[in-house]
Amino acid sequence: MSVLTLENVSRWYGNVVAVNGVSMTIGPGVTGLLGPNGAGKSTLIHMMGGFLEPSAGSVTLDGTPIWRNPDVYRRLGLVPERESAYDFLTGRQFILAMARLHKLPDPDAAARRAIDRVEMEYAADRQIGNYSKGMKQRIKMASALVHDPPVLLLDEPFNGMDPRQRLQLMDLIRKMAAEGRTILFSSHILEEVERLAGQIEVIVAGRHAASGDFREIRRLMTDRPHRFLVRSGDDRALAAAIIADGSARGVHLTPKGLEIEATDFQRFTWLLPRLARDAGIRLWEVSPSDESLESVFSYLVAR
Ligand SMILES: Nc1ncnc2c1ncn2[C@@H]1O[C@H](COP(=O)(O)OP(=O)(O)OP(=O)(O)O)[C@@H](O)[C@H]1O
Repeated sequence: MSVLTLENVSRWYGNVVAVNGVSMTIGPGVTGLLGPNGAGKSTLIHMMGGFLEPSAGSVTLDGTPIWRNPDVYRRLGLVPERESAYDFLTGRQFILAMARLHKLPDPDAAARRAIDRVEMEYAADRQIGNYSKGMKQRIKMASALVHDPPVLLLDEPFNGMDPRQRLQLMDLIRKMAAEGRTILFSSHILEEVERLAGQIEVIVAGRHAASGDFREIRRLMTDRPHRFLVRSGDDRALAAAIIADGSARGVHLTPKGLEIEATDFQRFTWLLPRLARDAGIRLWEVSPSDESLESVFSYLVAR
């Protein structure tokens, strides 16, 4: 069993603090590292992959520090976010080169196995530069798998993929997890993480903001106060009805419409049309005014 442990890990670049006092444990199965752009996901993944030294704290695999430890590198595979710089090589040449770098006893057989694993045999002799986004992602995956590591780290693996490629990759990741691997992937899309990850770690502005299964994370994200902008046939009367009902924390009449802060998202969206109907008021528009992922995340960090 392979367990990654981060204890109070920080990483700064000059005076930019990219990761700030993060502690987490990542065990077998699929874990999703969720956070907005710039949250520090790549920095964390690079520290777990042994590519970057933590400025403070410790990152270990089964108790052994990862940084500058080639024995541990053999047990890790990392798929970086950026595209491969080896566009001039064929897929097979690239994977073979990786197998040789790892000094595997039979590089040809290992390369064949890895290419087979990601179902790229049919295109293995074409140049990487001519691959589609999904194919590039799969060949990168093969390069991380060539030494059959028990731990796989994937940085934004679904970026730029079409829905079919996304499903294929999800399938592959699930299969590899079912074999007992410890897999961590980063994403800024909650739905993606929900579909694949048993465990979710949320990172915002370099800090560990939340941890749990998708139900817990979804609940944290929907149980916060929600702001809506509502326009109706009679905003003033609707405001009075909402205040009388007591289902909102704040109601403000503005030139754009009613700004409402609801404490219970589900109850409010159920209740609002009924309140309007009972008061004989026509609803024109109900739009969430703080639904961006950034605001959801900032709510999580502020807790
Ligand atoms: N080499 C570097 N030098 C200086 N600052 C850096 C460097 N790498 C990352 N940063 C900064 O550290 C912070 C975290 O970056 P990081 O790439 O880890 O985030 P991320 O969550 O992976 O975001 P993205 O998905 O956009 O890559 C950002 O503010 C970024 O600008």
